[in-house]
Amino acid sequence: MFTPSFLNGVEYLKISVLGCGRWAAFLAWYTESLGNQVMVWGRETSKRYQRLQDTRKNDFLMLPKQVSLSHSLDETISFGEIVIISISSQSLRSLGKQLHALGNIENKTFVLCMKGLEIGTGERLSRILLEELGAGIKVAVWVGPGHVQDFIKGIPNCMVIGSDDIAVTRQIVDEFSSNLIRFYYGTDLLGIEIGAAAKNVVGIAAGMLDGLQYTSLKGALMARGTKELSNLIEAMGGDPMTVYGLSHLGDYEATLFSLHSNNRRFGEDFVRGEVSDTLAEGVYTVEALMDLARIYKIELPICQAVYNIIKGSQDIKGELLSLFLRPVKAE
Ligand SMILES: NC(=O)C1=CN([C@@H]2O[C@H](COP(=O)(O)OP(=O)(O)OC[C@H]3O[C@@H](n4cnc5c(N)ncnc54)[C@H](OP(=O)(O)O)[C@@H]3O)[C@@H](O)[C@H]2O)C=CC1
Ligand SMILES: O=C(CO)COP(=O)(O)O
Repeated sequence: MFTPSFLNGVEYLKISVLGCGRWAAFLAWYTESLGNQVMVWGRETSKRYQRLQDTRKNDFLMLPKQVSLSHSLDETISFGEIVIISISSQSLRSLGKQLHALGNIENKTFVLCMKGLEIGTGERLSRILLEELGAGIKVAVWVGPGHVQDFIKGIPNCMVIGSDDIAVTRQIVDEFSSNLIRFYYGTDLLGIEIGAAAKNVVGIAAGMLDGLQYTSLKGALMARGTKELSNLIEAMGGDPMTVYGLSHLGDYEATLFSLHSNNRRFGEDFVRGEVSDTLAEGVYTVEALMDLARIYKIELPICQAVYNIIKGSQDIKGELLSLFLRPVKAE
């Protein structure tokens, strides 16, 4: 396995990783390989946690023995000065409530490594954490393209860190930059979070095109997907150009084309009548995007088509093709 090396030479840190799935385990592996002390939390009943504890392995990597594992949230939250969270997005609010009840969250920096929006509110993940933990906490998001399968082979990528506080953004970028991951400073947190979540919905659409053998329409999907999300971000008060950066367009290869993408695979399996059993965040995000479309009175045709199909439209091909055969209009 490749060993990344640290770029900046700042002091080593204690890091808590909340979550023990595909991405959380990678984040533990990665941050430990930069020389930090890392503790991973998983629920005691979690099969993923039990496997890591028994074998230190998952389907993708082996955790070094220096990474400690705990099923005590209290112990893990007390451990780190930086708290990385990577769980399924719809569960963030309940985890936030647990953390608030435990206390001991002052002076910590929270880094959300997840891509989603809350069903029912359309709320962004950083705002959910602030709502649950209090406005005084420091919170950043770490998103952009990257699959564990590529990283552990030493294939580098570029990612983005965003926060409402540039000092926090800079701190995280400095701590985690390496020859494996080059980070960019994100300045539009709203645009980054909406874009990162919504790329999974476009990924599902891409998988559906693959499943129908309409892969050549992915170019049009990319052009129209970015435009539709750019309109939404602008309506919400963000920068319409942010979707063209790493959080959204920059993640299209990893999601619309990569065989490693859970969201792309979900779409492909869905149109073939098969069920994929891995977490495809876009399935939930698309519902939240429908909430945002209503609130901001904006059309999201691609997201709407994915929503209709997942909710049982009988005309899958018609829903998708109608996106690209709409009346002629200026691009
Ligand atoms: N490039 C990037 O930035 C990438 C980002 N991601 C993002 O990371 C996030 C996690 O994805 P991934 O690791 O693939 O998903 P997995 O399904 O592999 O892991 C999800 C984890 O969430 C945990 N979880 C679910 N509900 C709760 C809860 N109520 N309380 C505590 N833990 C909970 C699960 O715990 P349990 O084991 O107990 O079920 C599991 O460990 C997603 O938002 C995804 O979009 C993923 C890959 C790459
Ligand atoms: O975010 C990711 C790649 O950047 C992971 O995408 P999937 O969840 O679709 O596998």
